[in-house]
Amino acid sequence: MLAARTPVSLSLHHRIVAGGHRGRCVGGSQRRRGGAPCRQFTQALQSLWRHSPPIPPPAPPAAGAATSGEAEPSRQPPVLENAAFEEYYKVQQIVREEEWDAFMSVLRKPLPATFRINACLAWHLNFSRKELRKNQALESFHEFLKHESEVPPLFLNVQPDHHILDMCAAPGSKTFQLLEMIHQSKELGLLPGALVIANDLNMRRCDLLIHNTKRMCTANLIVTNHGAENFPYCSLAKDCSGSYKDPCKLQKLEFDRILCDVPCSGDGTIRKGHDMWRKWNSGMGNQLHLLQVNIAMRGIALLKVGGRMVYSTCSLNPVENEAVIAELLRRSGNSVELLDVSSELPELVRRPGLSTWKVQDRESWFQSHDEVPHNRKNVVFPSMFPASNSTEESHTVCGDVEVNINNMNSFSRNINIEETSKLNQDMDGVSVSPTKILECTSNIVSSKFPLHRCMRIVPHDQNSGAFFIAVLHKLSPLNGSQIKDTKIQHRLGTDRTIQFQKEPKPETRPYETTLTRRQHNVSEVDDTEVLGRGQKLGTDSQTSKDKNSSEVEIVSILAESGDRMELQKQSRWEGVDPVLVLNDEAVIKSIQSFFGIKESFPLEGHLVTRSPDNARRIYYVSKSVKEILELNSKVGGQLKIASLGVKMKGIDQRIPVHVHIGCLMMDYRWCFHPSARGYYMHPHSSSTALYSTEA
Ligand SMILES: C[S@@+](CC[C@H](N)C(=O)[O-])C[C@H]1O[C@@H](n2cnc3c(N)ncnc32)[C@H](O)[C@@H]1O
Repeated sequence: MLAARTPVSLSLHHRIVAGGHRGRCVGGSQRRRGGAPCRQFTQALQSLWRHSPPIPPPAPPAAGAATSGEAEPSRQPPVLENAAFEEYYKVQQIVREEEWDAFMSVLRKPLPATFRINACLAWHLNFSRKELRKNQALESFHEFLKHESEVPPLFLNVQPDHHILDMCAAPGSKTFQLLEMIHQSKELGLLPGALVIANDLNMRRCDLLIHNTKRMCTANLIVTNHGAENFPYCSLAKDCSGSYKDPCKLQKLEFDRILCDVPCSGDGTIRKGHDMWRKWNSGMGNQLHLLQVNIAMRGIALLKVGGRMVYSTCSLNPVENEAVIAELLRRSGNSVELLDVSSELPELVRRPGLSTWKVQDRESWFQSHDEVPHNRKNVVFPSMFPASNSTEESHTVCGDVEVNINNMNSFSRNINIEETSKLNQDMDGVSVSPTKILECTSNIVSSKFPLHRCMRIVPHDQNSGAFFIAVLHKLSPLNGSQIKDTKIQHRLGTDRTIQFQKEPKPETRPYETTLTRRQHNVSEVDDTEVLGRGQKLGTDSQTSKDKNSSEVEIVSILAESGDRMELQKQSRWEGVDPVLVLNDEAVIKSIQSFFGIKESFPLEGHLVTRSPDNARRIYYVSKSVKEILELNSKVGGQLKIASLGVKMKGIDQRIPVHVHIGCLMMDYRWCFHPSARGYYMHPHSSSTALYSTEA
C-alpha cells in the first residue's frame, strides 16, 4: 500500500520479504527535469540490500497485544485509549459517525515506514519504524528513512530562483526537501539563484537541522535561530542612505515561498508513539493557538506580494488549524486569499477543512466567545472560534450546505469542493444530505471564510499520519493596522501563558575599531516584546529588535590580519559567532589553485568564516546567500545566523595553503561528501557520485 504519494505520480513500491527484496518503479517514464531514471535508484538500493543479511520476518504479535508488530511480550501492552481524545473529536465531527471505528482502529496501529527517495519518488515499507530501528541490518537504512516524504513543501511550487523561508524548520526533513527542490532543475555545474532560510527557535534543534542538512552540501542555505513570530524584517526600504537605494542590491528580506510548519500538539502523529495516548488533552491545542496565529501572521508579513505560504500542522485539532487560518484571513483582509488547490497533487487523498467547530476549555464546550465565562476569556480567545466577535462575520447557518460540507465530503477524493458545496451529492454510493448529517440548530456558527479549501489528511484514508495543510496567496501588502493587530494579540497573550522580555542591547566590545550607526526601517517591525520561554540569548533564544530606537549599531571593522577580511567582527547575538566575509586575495588564490578552480568561478565574497582569530572554518556561500549577508550587515546583523553555506576544511590547519572543500567542488559540480557514511543521493543525479567511504 502506498502512502503520501508525490505529485508527479512516480511511486516506488518496495516490499521486503524474508531473505530477499524486490523493488518496482511505477510510472518510470514520467520524471522531472534533472531527476534520475528509476533504474538508477533501483540499482542503488538493490546494491544496498545485497550487502544486508537476510531480514527475518516480523515476529507475530503477542497474545493480547493491542498493536501488530509492536508487541513486546516482556512488557505490558501500551494503553491505546484516551476518552477525552475520543469525546473531543467526536464533538468536532472530525470524521463521519459511521467511519469512527475505522478511524480509531487505524490510529491504534503503528505507522508504516513511508519515505521519500528524492523529490519525485516515494517508497513504502510494510515495516513499522520500530521494527526498522530494531533491525541492525537496516540501521543505516533507517538513518536514510528519517527524511521521509513530506507533503506540505509539495504545495509550495518551488522554483530554482525562489527565496524560501522555513519558519519552524527543525529537525529539517522539510528543509531538506526544499533544498532538493531548488537544486533540482538547475543546469549542471550551476548553483541555483534560490536560497532557503531554515529557522527554529530552539538552538539545539537548529544543530540537529544543521546536521541533517549537511549531507545536502548546499551553499544556498542559512540556518537562523529566532522565534518565528518575531523573525526580523531586515528592511532598508525607508530612512536609508543613498547608497542603499541601489536597485541591484537587496533592500528587504522578503520571501517568494514560506513554509509555516508550526509547533503543534502533534496528535496527528499518535501512530508514531504511545505517549500521545497518555498525555493528550484539549488544552494542548488551545495553548498553542495564539503562537500559531502569530507565527503565521509574521509569515504573511514576510511574504512577497504574489508569493505563496503553506501553513501546516501534524494535528487534527481545528483550533490549531482552521481557526488559525480563519484568524489569518480575518486579520489580513483582502491582502491574502486561501487557495483552492484541489487540482494539485491529485493523488493525495484529502478532506476539506471544517467550517464549524467548538472550543473546549477544561470540561466545558463553547460555540462562541460570548459563551465563555468572564474569568476564562483571557485564555480562550475569540480567534479560536469559527466566527470572531465581529458581527459582520458571525453568521448562523441552518440547513445550509456550507455548514456541513466538511462532513458531507469526508469520503470524497479530489472532488471539486467549490462545485459540490452547492449541491447535495451522492458520494461513494451513499446518498448524503447535509441536513441529515447535522441537525439544524440556531446556534451553529460557521466561518464565513472558504475553509473547505484547507486540507485535512486523516490516517485511515491512506494509512498515513494525520496532518493539515492550507495554502495562502498574498495579493497585496498588509497595511499598518493589520500589523498592529498582531501586536495587540501578542499583548493579549501576556495575560496568561506568555511573558514578554526585553532583549538587552548588544554589548559593545573593546576591540571594535569602527562603529557606525545607521538608520533602518523599524516602523513596521515594532515588536519590542519577545515571546519569552525562559530562554537566554545565545541558547534557545528568541530574536529581538531594537524596539525603542530607530538606530542600530553596526560594527564594521577590519580584521587584525591587516586588510584581509572585511567583516562584522562582533555578532550582536551572544553565544553566536559573527559571520565574517573572507576577502583575502591570497587565500582565494590558494583555494583556486589547490582545486584547479577556474578564475571565472566566483569565490570573492562567497567565502565566509565564523571565527576572526582562526579562519580554519571556511564556508562557501551562494550568490543569494551572499546578498542576504550584505543586507543583514546593513541592518545591524538582525539575523541570528547559526550556520550557512557549505563547509571547507583545512587539512593541516594552515590556511590558506592546504584546504579541501568538504563537499567536493570538482568540475564545478556539487558531488557527494566523501565522508558521508550512507548512500546519499544528490538531486543532480547525472553529476552524482555515490560514496560509502571513510567517516
Ligand atoms: C513541527 S516541528 C517542525 C518540523 C519541521 N518543519 C520538519 O519538517 O522537520 C516544530 C518546530 O518548531 C520549533 N518552534 C517552537 N516554537 C517556535 C517558535 N516560536 N518559532 C520558531 N520555531 C519554533 C520547535 O523547536 C520545532 O522544531
